[in-house]
Amino acid sequence: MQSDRSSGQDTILKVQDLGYQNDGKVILKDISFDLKLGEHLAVVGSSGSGKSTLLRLLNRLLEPTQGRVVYKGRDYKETPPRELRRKIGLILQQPYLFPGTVADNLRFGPAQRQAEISDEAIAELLSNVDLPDFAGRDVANLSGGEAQRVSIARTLANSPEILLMDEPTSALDEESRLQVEKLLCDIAQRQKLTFIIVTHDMQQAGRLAETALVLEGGRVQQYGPVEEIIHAK
Ligand SMILES: Nc1ncnc2c1ncn2[C@@H]1O[C@H](COP(=O)(O)OP(=O)(O)OP(=O)(O)O)[C@@H](O)[C@H]1O
Repeated sequence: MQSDRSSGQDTILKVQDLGYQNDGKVILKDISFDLKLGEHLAVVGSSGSGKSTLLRLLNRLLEPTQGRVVYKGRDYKETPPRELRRKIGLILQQPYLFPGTVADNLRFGPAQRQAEISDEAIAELLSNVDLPDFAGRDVANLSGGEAQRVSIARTLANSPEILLMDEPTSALDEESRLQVEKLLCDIAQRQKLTFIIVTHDMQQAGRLAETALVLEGGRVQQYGPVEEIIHAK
């Protein structure tokens, strides 16, 4: 995906020497990178290298044991966790939807903060994920690709400033995977969304991101323009 890294965009997220230990085991150590507004960063690395842990630290589902994260110029701990998780939304590999209709799922996030979302806004969110006329559908009857697109729409209903995605297409078949990828590209360009995507697939990283961070054993092994990292592999 094209981006404009040379135009002096603002840094939205600054990750400084971030680390996480659990029960004396070092899971992540000395992770540092800057995320610019509108940037798309892929986090790649072998299984167990710490990719999911990094995403969980970035929206405070886990608390770092080392370093800090600066979100829009302030330590992210100054933002209440629920608000932070709205602004830094997380999409998981397996979409988790609440029982009910697609519209019920989209209304849930805004309702948590006493905000209402209109039928027109729901229709627009669904059209953004290529699911027009799905508002009244029971989520129990959705395909995996449709469910993942609803979960993307649900996250976008919270108007996040950064989207964190943990292998969002790895549970999908090839056709749905490409559909969701295309959708992410379209939304990112249309809404100038900043995102971090964890993926096992270096080719997918090349299609979706401009920068890549390679984790190995909980440490940064490489960090730079995605094409340089693909060629080095
Ligand atoms: N809360 C925890 N307590 C102890 N160990 C953990 C915890 N969370 C993760 N781990 C371990 O930390 C390491 C990194 O896990 P993580 O899930 O972040 O890796 P990953 O790169 O996302 O892996 P995968 O690609 O298989 O999803 C693994 O060895 C995992 O077993």
